[in-house]
Amino acid sequence: MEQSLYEKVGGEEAIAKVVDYFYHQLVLKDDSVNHYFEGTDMEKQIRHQTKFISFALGGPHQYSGKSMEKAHEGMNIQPEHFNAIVTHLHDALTHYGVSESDIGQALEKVGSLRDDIQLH
Ligand code: HEM
Repeated sequence: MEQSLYEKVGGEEAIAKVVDYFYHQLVLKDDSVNHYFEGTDMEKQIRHQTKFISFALGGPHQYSGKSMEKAHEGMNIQPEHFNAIVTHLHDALTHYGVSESDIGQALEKVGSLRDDIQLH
């Protein structure tokens, strides 16, 4: 059987590192999107995002946070913010040595959630 992306990337432990780097080194340093996270508990955010992305990549379903729609309700997220976040995720995966074709597959899955987040 073919390995899931989740397994290929190295499971939840590896994904937790990617997500930590994604927020601390990329998202929170990007002035075009960091204001969205001013009131956010980042420890909780990283925990939830790790579970969520693990599931999106074919790992076990342990995510029990809010739906994408509810989590981003009323935030007035524009397409350029969504694109910035996806680019940061791409760069975080590159940083940890994930191949460009695996990244392409992962981002396709994450990108398919675009319509669940109300963009303005
Ligand atoms: C790539 C698509 C995205 C995915 C998969 C995603 C996923 C998530 C998840 C799983 C949560 C946690 C919900 C919870 O704690 O129950 C969350 C919360 C949040 N997301 Fe996203 N998100 C995405 C795009 C964005 C974008 C584009 C922005 C804004 C630039 C954003 C801003 C936020 C903020 C500020 C919170 C935290 C809200 C709070 O403080 O409780 N997200 N997101």
